[in-house]
Amino acid sequence: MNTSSPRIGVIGTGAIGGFYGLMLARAGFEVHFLLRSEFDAVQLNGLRVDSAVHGTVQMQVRAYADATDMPPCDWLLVGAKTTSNAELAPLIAKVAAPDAKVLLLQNGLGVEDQLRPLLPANLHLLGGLCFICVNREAPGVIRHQSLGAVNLGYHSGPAADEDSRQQIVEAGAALFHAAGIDSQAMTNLAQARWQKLVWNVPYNGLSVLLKASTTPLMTDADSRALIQALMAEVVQGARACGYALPPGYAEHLFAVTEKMPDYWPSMYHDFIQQRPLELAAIYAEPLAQARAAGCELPKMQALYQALAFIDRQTASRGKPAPTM
Ligand SMILES: NC(=O)C1=CN([C@@H]2O[C@H](COP(=O)(O)OP(=O)(O)OC[C@H]3O[C@@H](n4cnc5c(N)ncnc54)[C@H](OP(=O)(O)O)[C@@H]3O)[C@@H](O)[C@H]2O)C=CC1
Ligand SMILES: CC(C)(CO)C(=O)C(=O)O
Repeated sequence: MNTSSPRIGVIGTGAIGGFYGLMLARAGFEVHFLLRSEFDAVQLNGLRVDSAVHGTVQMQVRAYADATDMPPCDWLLVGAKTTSNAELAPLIAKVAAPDAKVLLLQNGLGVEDQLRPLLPANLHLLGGLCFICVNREAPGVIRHQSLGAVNLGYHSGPAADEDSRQQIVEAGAALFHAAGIDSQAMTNLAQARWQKLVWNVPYNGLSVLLKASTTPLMTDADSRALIQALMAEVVQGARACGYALPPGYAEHLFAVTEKMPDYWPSMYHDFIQQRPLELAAIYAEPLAQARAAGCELPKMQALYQALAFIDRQTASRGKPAPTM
């Protein structure tokens, strides 16, 4: 591996992959972007981020429609939705340099556990929790509304001991720092993933179910109460699984959301675009882990069941009607 200037690959160049990849490219890193539906537009016009924090950033980038054309990369940032991980595993393995670090920039729980058996054992697997509001506005154009931090933790791989794991996580955080992005090296990835769920469980699901962005959700007394109750359940689930979240964490996220610009969570964009919802990672897995620890989370379970119905309706619309 090239330690002085690692080569970075972005697998899934959507809102998250496009934003962080472009910021790293702007900082001078060699970044290679794997695209699918937006390849032609990005090949022609490059990537653009319209950011309320960094202004407009536009650059021609190294774009690929086929992973086999990409050079071996030392760091692979996976910016696809968790629902695509299994299909992406062979592509990740192809693009990875020996000893590469694969970083899942995704929400949810259990995503590394699901991908690990599909990756070669020589690859390091890390998780990244992104505290950011970004969405795709047009092909190759990303809107960045606020925040930006990405917190990293080690999941599994050839690192022999805790010190070498932490060194890898700190090297990852240093890449983001060099690109002007706030980033912390976390010692406990599972705990960090539970913490992030305190936001995603209420807002992602309710945005789809109630067809409401954060401002109306934070204005109405009933939706506020529901958000607080769901947040409390996630904290309870985390505790049952052995992760005591910092005191006042849910209240802190609630207060942060009050100050955020009006925001449609990424699950709402998936719903509108008729894409699969990230229900396994954001709802099913935490519910299953909490239940295995003897903890039922009834409001979250009801939200999950309603979303699962919506997700199945969307999937069946994409299929030919059954013959009588
Ligand atoms: N958006 C946000 O503000 C935040 C998102 N997150 C999390 O980050 C993750 C990514 O979300 P987000 O960036 O919003 O998602 P997007 O839908 O914007 O991006 C996903 C990208 O992955 C690409 N992709 C999927 N499958 C493949 C494939 N087989 N080959 C090539 N490209 C592929 C998609 O291509 P195509 O265009 O063809 O579909 C798309 O460009 C999710 O887990 C989300 O929950 C976390 C914090 C904030
Ligand atoms: C909580 C938020 C909006 C920003 O931290 C986010 O990261 C998400 O949409 O998943």
